[in-house]
Amino acid sequence: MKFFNVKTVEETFSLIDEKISKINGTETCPLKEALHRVLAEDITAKENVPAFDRSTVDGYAVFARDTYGSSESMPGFLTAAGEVEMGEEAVFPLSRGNAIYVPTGGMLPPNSDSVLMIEHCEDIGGLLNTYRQVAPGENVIRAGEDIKAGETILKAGTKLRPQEIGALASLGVREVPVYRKITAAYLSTGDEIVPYETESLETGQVRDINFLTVAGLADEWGIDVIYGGITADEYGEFSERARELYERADCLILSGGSSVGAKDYTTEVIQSLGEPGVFVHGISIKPGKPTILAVADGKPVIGLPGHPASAMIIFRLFGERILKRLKGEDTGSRPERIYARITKNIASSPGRSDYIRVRLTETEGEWWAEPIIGKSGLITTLVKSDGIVEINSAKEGISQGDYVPVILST
Ligand SMILES: Nc1nc2c(c(=O)[nH]1)N[C@H]1C(S)=C(S)[C@@H](COP(=O)(O)OP(=O)(O)OC[C@H]3O[C@@H](n4cnc5c(N)ncnc54)[C@H](O)[C@@H]3O)O[C@H]1N2
Ligand code: MOO
Repeated sequence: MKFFNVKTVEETFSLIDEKISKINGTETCPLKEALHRVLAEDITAKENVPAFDRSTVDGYAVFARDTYGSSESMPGFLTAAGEVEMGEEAVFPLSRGNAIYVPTGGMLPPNSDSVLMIEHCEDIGGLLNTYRQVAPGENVIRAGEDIKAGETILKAGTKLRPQEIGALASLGVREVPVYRKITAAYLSTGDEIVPYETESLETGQVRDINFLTVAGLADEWGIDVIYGGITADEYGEFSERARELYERADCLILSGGSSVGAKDYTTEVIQSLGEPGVFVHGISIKPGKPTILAVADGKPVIGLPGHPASAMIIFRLFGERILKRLKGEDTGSRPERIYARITKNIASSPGRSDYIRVRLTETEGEWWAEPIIGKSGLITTLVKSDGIVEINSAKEGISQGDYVPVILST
């Protein structure tokens, strides 16, 4: 009899970390095309950002101690001694008792240590009445306060989000060293599966959902997907198509045929692709127990369970980790999650990790997670949900009102 030798979710993650290493190959990419790419080298700042002391407000550059004691009822007095033009160097140093107008973002005159907002003073014919006191450094960004010259601002393995791209732009970096882009090939299996464009179905046929859900997730992770079509449950055709796709891509994703039925050839096909082959077949998880993970001659192969909700949840949990490692991305952080309170008691078996689809609602400032009950063959259970709640294997379930981690759908 066939059976699964199941691994826990935690064991599966450790096996992925042990077996999957980053692809070879780096390239230089123009900064404006580098979104979601992974840095292949540390980036060290060659200059300070900002390059000069700047005002964060529209106001008057002052010596802070010249404003001490100023208030609405007891204004102080300074001499308005000119202004700094935006984008120009502030050449004239500030003298005691004087104030120089500086626009937001403008350069601070030498000697000045703070800026008094225009709302808090009044220029009456060159005499500046000050209605507030400021502290040294108030309303000022110092040269190098954002980034210091010589500092390593980003480490190899960092995925470039818009904010990292912005920091690199501030330094004038025009191109970045990144790992080359990876390509995954995808193949659906099943005699009943037909292209999603099929207009009218014959009895027993099912449109291919998993290709588009998998390709959609991969796209969000910055990975190109080659669509390999659909193969029948026939070993010869299946293994030939799988090998051809495996050779064209950095990673192969198969959907369906992962279980232990008579026509489930996925394991055999994967084993034929290369050594060492399958390292996980069966995870103590619901949904997605029959998942297959393998490495064939250095390339990862992912065998997703056919049920559409299982395929998506498994790909989100383990596929993302595999592809990120392959991309050279640092996988130290876990998927983005928030805490919410569960609206119902949910039982689960200890030793198995359960992932419950939930819809999030906000009531009186708190997030509540309402389970969307339905079989893993139903794609709309994911359409109705905002995320999945993880009940880890140590738990026997969760009780109404418990705070639970929700992995958000992206
Ligand atoms: N005796 C057992 N049977 C099953 C077990 C088990 O442990 N013992 N596990 C069940 C679980 S859990 C799942 S999940 C499924 C996984 O099955 P397979 O990976 O072998 O997938 P298929 O049998 O090919 O398909 C399952 C189901 O999903 C539909 N499907 C498949 N591919 C697609 C696609 N690309 N788009 C849309 N729908 C798809 C397919 O038509 C089937 O209905 O095994 C259970 N069985
Ligand atoms: O993954 Mo299976 O979906 O638990 O039915």
